Amino acid sequence: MSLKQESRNKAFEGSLTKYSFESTALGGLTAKINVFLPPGASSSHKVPALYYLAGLTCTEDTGAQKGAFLAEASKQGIAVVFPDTSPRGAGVEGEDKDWDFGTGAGFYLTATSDAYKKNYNMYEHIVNEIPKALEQANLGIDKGKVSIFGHSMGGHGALSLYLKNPGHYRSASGFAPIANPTECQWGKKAFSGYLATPEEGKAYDSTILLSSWPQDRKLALKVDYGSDDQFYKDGQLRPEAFQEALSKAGTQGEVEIEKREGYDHSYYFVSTFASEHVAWHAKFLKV
Ligand SMILES: N[C@@H](CCC(=O)N[C@@H](CS)C(=O)NCC(=O)O)C(=O)O
Repeated sequence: MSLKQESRNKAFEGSLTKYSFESTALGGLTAKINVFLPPGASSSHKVPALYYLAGLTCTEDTGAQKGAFLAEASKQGIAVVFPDTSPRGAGVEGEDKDWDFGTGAGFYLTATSDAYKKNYNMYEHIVNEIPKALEQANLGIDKGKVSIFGHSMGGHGALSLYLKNPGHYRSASGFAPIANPTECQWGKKAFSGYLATPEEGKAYDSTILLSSWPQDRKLALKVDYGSDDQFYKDGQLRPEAFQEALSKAGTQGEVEIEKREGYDHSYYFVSTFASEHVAWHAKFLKV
């Protein structure tokens, strides 16, 4: 599994490089990732990494181009890894029919339904495969210092991957995350298509996962959402359910959930709070 460099751009005194590689997790399809390295990162000076998971209809380019994360990442000396949002070209019938399912909508899970299980394994791709590929390439990323954040479907990915793997990620944050997917239309559609039984979706629902977080481990979670976000108003995000589950779980740690007045679901919202999120993660990544 070797990385092939597709392009490289200097940015904020560091570099943004697009790589492709043959992904075993995605059934042998070609996967693409963007990797931002801050100035000075090298095999003899390894830096922490923040994974950014994008939302429905997005690619590995969306966060890199529109997220406004790179200036703060450069300042903090943190790498940012931008994976894609689904496998591309699996050839499953119906995967390109809707914008909220199939291509561009992998939901960061391990598919178990017959049609999707060969390729739709974004969970394995993000949690294990990409870190391994980056380690093999010896780019200067410290595999022991990793955090994760994301937007919308990617916010669901960030929170659920963090909660499913206590100790693996140091912190997780979401911009308008789909925080309770078993109870919203996007999540129900994804889980009924990708999973053999929709019941299995509970294992990817951050609101449900909170109750199994070990009591002796501190949480590091941050969530922002906009009061004028149409998808929030439509009940797709459900941050209140997440907040209620947090209070019930009673788990200690650093948790910030904020409703941002007047903001919508777009990258104007994401980029407004981008630096704040990167700086927040830096506190956990740089100790
Ligand atoms: N295409 C959808 C909207 C999808 C959407 O808003 N996707 C969000 C993530 S859930 C996004 O980030 N889109 C890309 C962008 O804004 O650049 C629609 O027609 O309503």
